[in-house]
Amino acid sequence: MAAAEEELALGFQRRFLAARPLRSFPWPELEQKLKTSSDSSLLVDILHKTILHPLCVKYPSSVKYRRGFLTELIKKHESTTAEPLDELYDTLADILNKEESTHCYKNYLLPTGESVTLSENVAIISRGTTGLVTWDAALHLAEWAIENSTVFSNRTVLELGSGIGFTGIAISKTCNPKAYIFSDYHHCVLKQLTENICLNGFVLEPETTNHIEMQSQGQKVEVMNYQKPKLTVAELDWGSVTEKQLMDLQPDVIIAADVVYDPEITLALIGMLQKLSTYRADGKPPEVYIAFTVRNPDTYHQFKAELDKIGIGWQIIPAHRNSIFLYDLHSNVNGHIYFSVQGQHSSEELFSSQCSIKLLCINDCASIL
Ligand SMILES: C[S@@+](CC[C@H](N)C(=O)[O-])C[C@H]1O[C@@H](n2cnc3c(N)ncnc32)[C@H](O)[C@@H]1O
Repeated sequence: MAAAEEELALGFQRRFLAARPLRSFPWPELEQKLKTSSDSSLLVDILHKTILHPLCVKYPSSVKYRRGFLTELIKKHESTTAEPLDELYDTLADILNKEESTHCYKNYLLPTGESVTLSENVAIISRGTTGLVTWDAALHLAEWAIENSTVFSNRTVLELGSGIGFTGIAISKTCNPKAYIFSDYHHCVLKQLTENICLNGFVLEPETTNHIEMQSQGQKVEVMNYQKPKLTVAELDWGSVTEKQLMDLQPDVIIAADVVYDPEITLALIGMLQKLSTYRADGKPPEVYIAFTVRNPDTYHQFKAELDKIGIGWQIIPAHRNSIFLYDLHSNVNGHIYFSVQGQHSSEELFSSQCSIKLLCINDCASIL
């Protein structure tokens, strides 16, 4: 197969395994190639790199997604003069026999050749939480982390509002952190998060960890401590975090994705960042990186205003390439933003060290600022 066709098939593979929206696939390029080719080898190759790929066979995307993709592929085939391709119809028949489920898998390919496999909910909001799916900001943040891995290398990273774990698992597999603390406050999310961490080869071995800590307001479960990075899952509610929990954390770097979407939540998050800076044993504030999608400019402006009010500065960090996880830059109202907060307060004891805040804009955020 020609290199261009191989590249096109790999483009389908990367998007399909991660269940990216079907409209984001390079369909026009495929149509073009099919017009000029006399056989169906490209379509067969795409079928084997997607629905019949061993990762998808073991960890399948939703029935609806596979059916939609295959229907589109068959349409493309039928628009050519090539002989009918039994394998396409057999695969469709097989999928039509499958039952829909509330859960599906997504397989995100990493540049290292590894993958992150997640069990996700098919609905974007379920069980009263937004935390059971992976949001585009999580993909943004992971991609930025992979391109800036020195920020995480050999450091203790705390993730706030981890959801089901994509960013942290990707960072743990690619950026060599010393320790990674996933956290969230929703019980269903914490359960799914723990399962996903284990699904990705991080083994839950309570008997070897001798560190399962229960607290009245929070629960911290050590997932593994026999290999690097040391991964933990912490139950952490920004609104009711205890002094003891904060003292235990001591992160060098704090990250969060898609946690700025509701003014009330935002205030709790800022309070948490303030406290985390205060509780550093060495007095040095942690670096903070937050990725988010600006859905409502008012929420975004309010977030910055609240930061300004308490003396946490902020700064935009330039956009990075979007070539690994291929998130959709145009699916949301205004785009995606990353920013980094290194907190301090100019006069109070809260933040006695240097203040420097950075915002990382992925999309056209100049218009929002
Ligand atoms: C939109 S989801 C983002 C999940 C994940 N970071 C991602 O981008 O895919 C927001 C997450 O923040 C968590 N969250 C919201 N409020 C929280 C709070 N007060 N304390 C801890 N976590 C919170 C939710 O449980 C949810 O998992």
